[in-house]
Amino acid sequence: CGILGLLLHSPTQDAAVEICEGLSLLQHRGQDACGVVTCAKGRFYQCKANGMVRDVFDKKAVSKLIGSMGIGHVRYPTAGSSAHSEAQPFYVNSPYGIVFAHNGNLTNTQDLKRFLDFEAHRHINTESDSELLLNIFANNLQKTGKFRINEEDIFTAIKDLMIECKGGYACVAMLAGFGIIAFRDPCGIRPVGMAVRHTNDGGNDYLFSSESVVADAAGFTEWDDVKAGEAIIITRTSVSRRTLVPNKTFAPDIFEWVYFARPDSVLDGVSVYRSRMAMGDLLAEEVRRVLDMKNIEVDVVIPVSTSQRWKHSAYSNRQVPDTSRVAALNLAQKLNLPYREGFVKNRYVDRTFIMPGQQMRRKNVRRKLNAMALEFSGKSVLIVDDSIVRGTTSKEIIQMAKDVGAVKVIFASCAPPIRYSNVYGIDMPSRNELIAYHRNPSQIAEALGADLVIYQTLPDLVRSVQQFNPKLEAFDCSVFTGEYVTGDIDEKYLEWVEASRSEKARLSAPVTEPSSSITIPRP
Ligand SMILES: O=S(=O)(O)CCN1CCN(CCS(=O)(=O)O)CC1
Repeated sequence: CGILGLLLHSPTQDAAVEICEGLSLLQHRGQDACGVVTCAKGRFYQCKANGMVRDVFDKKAVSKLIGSMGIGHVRYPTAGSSAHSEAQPFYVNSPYGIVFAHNGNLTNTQDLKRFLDFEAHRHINTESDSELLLNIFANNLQKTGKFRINEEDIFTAIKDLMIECKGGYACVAMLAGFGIIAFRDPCGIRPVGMAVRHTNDGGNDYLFSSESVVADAAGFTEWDDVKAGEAIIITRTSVSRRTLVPNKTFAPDIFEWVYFARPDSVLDGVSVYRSRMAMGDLLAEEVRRVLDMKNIEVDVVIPVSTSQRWKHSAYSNRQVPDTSRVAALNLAQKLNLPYREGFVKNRYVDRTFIMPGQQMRRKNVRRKLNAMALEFSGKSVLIVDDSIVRGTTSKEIIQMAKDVGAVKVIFASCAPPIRYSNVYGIDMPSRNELIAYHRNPSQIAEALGADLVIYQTLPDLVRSVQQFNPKLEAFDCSVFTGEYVTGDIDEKYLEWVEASRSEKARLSAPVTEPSSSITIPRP
């Protein structure tokens, strides 16, 4: 998911148009639903629905969203269902009127639900963990019992939330008539940052966003990441920020750089684009090592860009420089091999990877991509993609290459083998649907129909990001290692994740999470 917050200096200016423009630049982070809430004179104005930003927010819808501050969200289906009720931002009237948008996933939702029900008597109406987060925040704010609150009360409420809520979360919130707030989980797993725009009457507009690209496009500067465990409160008259819980391990999710974020964004001081070039450089060394060892020749390097995540984003009118292209070009240059765009993307076909069921996904790949015999026939080709997850798309792509005459197909992945569930907000299938689960690279090659599969090593993947900001000491690499940085994930929880994510479950009602032994620590 993508989150956004905007507070304009001039109270007479409306923020909605810029919030919608910003959301369209975050469209790649969620195409399932989107929503905006603005605030004018203490009242909220809301519009949210399933669909793409450009479809939900037509002129009429935007014109009703008055007010000079607001928040926005684009949603991407994780554990919850994709019904209307899941669209964000969420709203609670008490205390003070709060709206809230969240990117990430909580890993102790069962405990939180029970706490909110039995102790806080707050009814939760959806399966979304974002609604839980909001109600924990509201419940903590309620404890002040004050008629009007200040920054201190908000910091205290968020600090307690960070102790009670486990998992990955980047959030923006807005308090009616007060201001906007952003905060990031104690491990900093999901991204969010802020930027400022100096107005010509000497004031400042402020922006919160999942990615810096929104700031660049809207003329904001001084982009600065919200730190792990930090909260930032912006009102019309003040900006206050504070790290609320001791920095456990700052471990941003490395998948943001592998393919989730936009190449033109900078996350935690690292250009996504530069890191993908480095992934290509480092993967080239691994490819060279393996090809020499197996005495295999390669004639040409060909990238794959299978996803249509970019179709409705600002890139749609030109080729998206997505991971596989950026990395493949560097890899080809490093190996002194020709780089060819042998797969042509049909821009006007629905998104494959969100299609329900494998069959649709399989068939759909061929409608989306076409392999030009010119570049494959009679050749030993090295195909590069950002990662291999289920293997369904990759298998079809390899078959297409063979159908147009490739004599040898080597498949290279910019990411290591994915063997574990992602529990922090990037939607991965359950473990047994991951092609690398219980398989070694040669078994994976066989399953994909490739002559050889070459993976980026984990140290090289980490290096491709860390080299640009040595202050980043750790990343969430749980999908590769099974080590979950929040330290509270056990086998029981992973089984629940599988149950709620397996193909059949995805198409039916959500599954309730097992109650874990953890009880909410009384703050
Ligand atoms: O950045 S983009 O969104 O354009 C590409 C996203 N990327 C494409 C490749 N798939 C794995 C396909 S498969 O190996 O599971 O078949 C992971 C996601």
